[in-house]
Amino acid sequence: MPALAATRVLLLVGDAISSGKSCVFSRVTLRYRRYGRVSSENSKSLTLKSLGFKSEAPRSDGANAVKKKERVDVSALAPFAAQSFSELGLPPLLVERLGKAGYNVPTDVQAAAIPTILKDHDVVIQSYTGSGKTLAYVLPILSEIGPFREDDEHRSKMGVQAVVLAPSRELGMQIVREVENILGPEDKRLVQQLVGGANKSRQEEGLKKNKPVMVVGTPGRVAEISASGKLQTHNCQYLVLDEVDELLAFNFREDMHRILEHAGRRSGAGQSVANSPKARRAERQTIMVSATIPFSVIRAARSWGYEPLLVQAKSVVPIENIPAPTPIKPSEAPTDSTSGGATTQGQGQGQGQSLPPSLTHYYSVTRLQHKVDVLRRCVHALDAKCVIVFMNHTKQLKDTVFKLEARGMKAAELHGDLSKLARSTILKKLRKGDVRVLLTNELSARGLDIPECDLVVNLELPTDSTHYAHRAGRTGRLGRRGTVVSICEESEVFVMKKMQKQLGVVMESCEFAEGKLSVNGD
Ligand SMILES: Nc1ncnc2c1ncn2[C@@H]1O[C@H](COP(=O)(O)OP(=O)(O)OP(=O)(O)O)[C@@H](O)[C@H]1O
Repeated sequence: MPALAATRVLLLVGDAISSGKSCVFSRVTLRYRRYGRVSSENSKSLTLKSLGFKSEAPRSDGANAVKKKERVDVSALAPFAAQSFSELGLPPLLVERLGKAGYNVPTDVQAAAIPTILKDHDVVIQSYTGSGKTLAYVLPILSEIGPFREDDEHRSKMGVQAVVLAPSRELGMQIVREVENILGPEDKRLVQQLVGGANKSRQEEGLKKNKPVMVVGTPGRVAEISASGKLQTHNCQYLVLDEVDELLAFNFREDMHRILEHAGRRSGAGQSVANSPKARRAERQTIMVSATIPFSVIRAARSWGYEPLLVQAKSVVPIENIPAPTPIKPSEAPTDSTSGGATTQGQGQGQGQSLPPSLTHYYSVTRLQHKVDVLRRCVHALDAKCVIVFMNHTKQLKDTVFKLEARGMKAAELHGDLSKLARSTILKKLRKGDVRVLLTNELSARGLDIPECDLVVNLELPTDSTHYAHRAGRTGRLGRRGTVVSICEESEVFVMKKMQKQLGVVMESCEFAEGKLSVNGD
């Protein structure tokens, strides 16, 4: 669904906000005036060279499809081996706050993304699950619009200056918590959550009373409040699409359209071309983020961004140089159940980049009626303390919770039928260890950060390798070890083999007997 649906949305939304040069100059002029860096160069086209990027020597192994002049060495701007946040150009006050919050060394993707965003580029950030992508965009944004600058230039600015969108309430709230943590108790009112399912009037009151500089929400609620006139996004400098491939799916189409149309469309700016979608897009910096970037996102970035860059853990590449995916041979064509495309296809990169290397993958074959029993044996054999089990159907999910509880295992369910409060209470219990096994569906597959999770189980297989990657990524976060076990029927083994190939990871066949995991030989 995501890749195909996203393509459809792009036709509807992307085309309406298509690329062009006339807007580009107003955008460049505006941004560089803001920083006072460029004067006479404003009228020239912005090039990577003019920003200090250098070309890098080509790789002799030919493994990388991107040619010599197309690769970018950002060592001057993005110290990939940065040992501290202060090396990345963040304000000292923010670095101090990060230290207090326990963040001392940037992750690879942060070291690449922070200086690049600070340089005002539109970016697509792609890096594996649990690699710290949230702070990779939150920190450069806060360093511009937050309370961390020593000059007062920006404090006087009114209104929302950053809109962050996430596809689920849980992910939205998680991002808010992360931003609040950085802002600290005195300034946490500067971020406002606008997620669906929560009290709308209270959110509107918060906007009025607290005058936040950043809002984080789900597309439906953000679009709704924006349409009512209670959220002004015209002055917004940053638009972040977290889990962008999901946000471009068909179900978000209308809300996304509205937000993309309005965010950063300064009133009074570019009147002469006011009806041009290009002019409307010109005023904001667009940041797209996901562990899985299908080519439809690359196309969207080209449409909506100005000279956008693809930022990965150790590379920054101009998006215009990323070739379209090569046609897939019929023998390799994905079936309905494995129509993946988990990272940027066409770059010569495997989809393995969407999964952390610290994960171990297994699958265990059994009959349908024995699946719950195998799940129980699997949890015991691996002595897992915090388990997330994915299923596709809510009814079966509820039955499984009942069966596990009946066998003395503390289990709980999390799905869309529950209220926002019930959902957050369950997640709190899981984090505290009051619940050992969480049975859930796709709702929890994206972005959910529960560092304690040491085992992910697919009790029903995901629909494709992209969904596998996000589900699997709930464990093994930020360098921790994690195990992923898929419990499947004999007739589904070919799906496992296909996903294994598409994701570029080893998935071993195993069994659970006498309290132990044993790997089956070939
Ligand atoms: N520099 C850092 N030092 C220590 N911890 C960090 C650092 N950066 C991020 N973290 C922590 O790492 C965890 C994972 O980060 P985050 O949720 O941003 O990952 P992600 O790449 O967005 O994952 P996903 O693709 O699943 O959404 C979080 O608990 C976050 O607080």
